[in-house]
Amino acid sequence: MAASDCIGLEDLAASPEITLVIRHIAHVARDLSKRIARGPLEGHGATLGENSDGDTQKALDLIADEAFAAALTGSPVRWYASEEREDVAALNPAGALALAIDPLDGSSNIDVNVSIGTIFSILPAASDPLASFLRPGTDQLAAGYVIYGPQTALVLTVGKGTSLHVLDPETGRFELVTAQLEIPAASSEFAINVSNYRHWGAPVRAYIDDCLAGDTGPRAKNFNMRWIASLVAETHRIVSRGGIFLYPADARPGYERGRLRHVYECAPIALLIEQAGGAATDGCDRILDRVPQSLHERTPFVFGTADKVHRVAAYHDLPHEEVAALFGRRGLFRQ
Ligand SMILES: O=P(O)(O)OC[C@H]1O[C@](O)(COP(=O)(O)O)[C@@H](O)[C@@H]1O
Ligand SMILES: [Mg+2]
Ligand SMILES: [Mg+2]
Repeated sequence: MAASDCIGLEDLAASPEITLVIRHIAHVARDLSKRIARGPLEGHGATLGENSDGDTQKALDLIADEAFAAALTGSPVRWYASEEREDVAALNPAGALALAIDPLDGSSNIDVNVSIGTIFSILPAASDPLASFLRPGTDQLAAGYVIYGPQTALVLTVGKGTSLHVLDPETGRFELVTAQLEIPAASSEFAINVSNYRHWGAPVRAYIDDCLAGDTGPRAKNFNMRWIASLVAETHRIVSRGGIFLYPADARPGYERGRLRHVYECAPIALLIEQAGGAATDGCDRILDRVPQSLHERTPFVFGTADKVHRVAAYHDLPHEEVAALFGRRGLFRQ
């Protein structure tokens, strides 16, 4: 099947160049989902080495990166930036677009048959490769992720809402399921890697303490916790049923700015989340307003239902005595 047939994007109202790039991504994702579904039969879970950021690289990380770069060569993508490559690659000197991609997100989950994904961001190409990516997330022309789970789905925005397309394995086509996703407001779920509790700063500890205190604490209600360690899977849960995700900065060496990468993880997820009615910050400030200084730069990341995300920011503004207070005594958020 040709790339042009694997997803119908006629109603997207995007430029022909952007539509073409999304079709190429969907086409590669469709093939990748088959390889991922074969799991150990493909033998791609093996660890190969480390990428420029010191993260473990699996065979499938590199296969995915090469498949996306190959499919987009000669497309309107001029510059290609990937988690798996230290530098920006030049794909087409005449292209008007720049693509940033995490070809396989959550790849530590490949071996254990848990959902993984692909995250991408489409920007206008500048003449300088780095300048194409080191700009605010509000400059993104489109963003999306593919989740490879029980279903393979593409969640997409071109800045006019966020849509959900599910791959029909029978036909090999992504079909539109929801034209406008709305993050549900009512959810009591939070997602954070609590094993890092002792390394967090006081505001994040205070926020999580108050969630854990449940109906005996200042929030006066019980919460549920999730942690899949796969950003795409966490995002998909939040766009489906609400809640909040936090990967804050912490005191471990190398985690001074959290773990997740701004350009090809946080900026595209932030755009998708805002376009679905949610909010995304670095704990305090809006992610989409940040201008990254380098391609693989990390940022603390908090996103989800807007009022929850704004509440986290409010904990950062609390006076020291309030943040440091035992949860039972913290008065400001008592309901
Ligand atoms: O192992 P930790 O510290 O909980 O981090 C998990 C996070 O790291 C990631 O796996 C990073 O993505 P990659 O797998 O692309 O490096 C996220 O998907 C996930 O949210
Ligand atoms: Mg990732
Ligand atoms: Mg990755």
